Amino acid sequence: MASSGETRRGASEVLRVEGLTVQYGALVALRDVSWSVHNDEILGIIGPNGAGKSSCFAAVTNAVTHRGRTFLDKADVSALRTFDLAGRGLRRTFQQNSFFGELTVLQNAVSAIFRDFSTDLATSLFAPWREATTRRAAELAAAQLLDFFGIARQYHDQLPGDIPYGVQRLLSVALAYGTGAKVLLLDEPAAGLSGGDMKKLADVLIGLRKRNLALVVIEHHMDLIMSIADRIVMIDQGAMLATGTPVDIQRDPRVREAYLGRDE
Ligand SMILES: Nc1ncnc2c1ncn2[C@@H]1O[C@H](COP(=O)(O)OP(=O)(O)OP(=O)(O)O)[C@@H](O)[C@H]1O
Repeated sequence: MASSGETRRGASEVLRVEGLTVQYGALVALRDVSWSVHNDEILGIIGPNGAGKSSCFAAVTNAVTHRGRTFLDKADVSALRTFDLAGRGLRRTFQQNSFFGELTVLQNAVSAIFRDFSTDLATSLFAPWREATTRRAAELAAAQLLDFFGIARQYHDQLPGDIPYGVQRLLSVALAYGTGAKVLLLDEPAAGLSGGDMKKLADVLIGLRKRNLALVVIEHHMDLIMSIADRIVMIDQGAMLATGTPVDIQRDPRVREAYLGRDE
């Protein structure tokens, strides 16, 4: 793990966004926001409700009309579709859990793996014998994926709606990760979690960072984000208000003011 502010050997910039601006009709939800994230790094994005954090992810993944540019591994990917960005390893989760409710946890993980190897799947449709082999390999890989995310075997054959909420949150991150990602954008992964579940999530995110991933995490749980993030970007009313290490951010009077309300 790279500690805050430390110069990290071998780290390279994976994702950079420049001047992201999102407008919904007359409302400017995000204004000229720029940041970057390296591999082996967790960047936290914080800000009050309605600050523009989710709009920032929507712009990065080209899921909303916006201005500004996105660079993935130094290549300008601003014009790529969301699906193609995911194919290049830029993936996101949403505030709400998203899985196939009628498939088991393991089947959901298999789907994520097939999604990532969609070309192989298309080929396999024309060769049933190969399909069986591919499916067995995918089931094995899916079980390993779930293991890595700490999702116990007892849950693999259950429907996602029947497993504990904390495990559902981990499943959402696991499915976004699939066969691997370069950058994961996580929108409030700890929403609704507390205590032990939050600790498990923190351990998973730290484990992903150790796998050389770049993580960008929107989070309202300050204890969590301040303890795992290497750097923080604070957004308020659509604009970047402050950026720095968790220690810098916690000391910044503008951040306190934005959260606690402005004194009249
Ligand atoms: N599709 C949309 N159409 C119109 N306005 C929107 C849309 N999505 C978001 N907004 C508005 O844009 C602003 C920023 O919203 P956004 O969801 O990006 O904020 P946020 O920081 O993620 O908030 P929260 O922490 O509550 O999730 C808010 O005023 C919101 O009401």
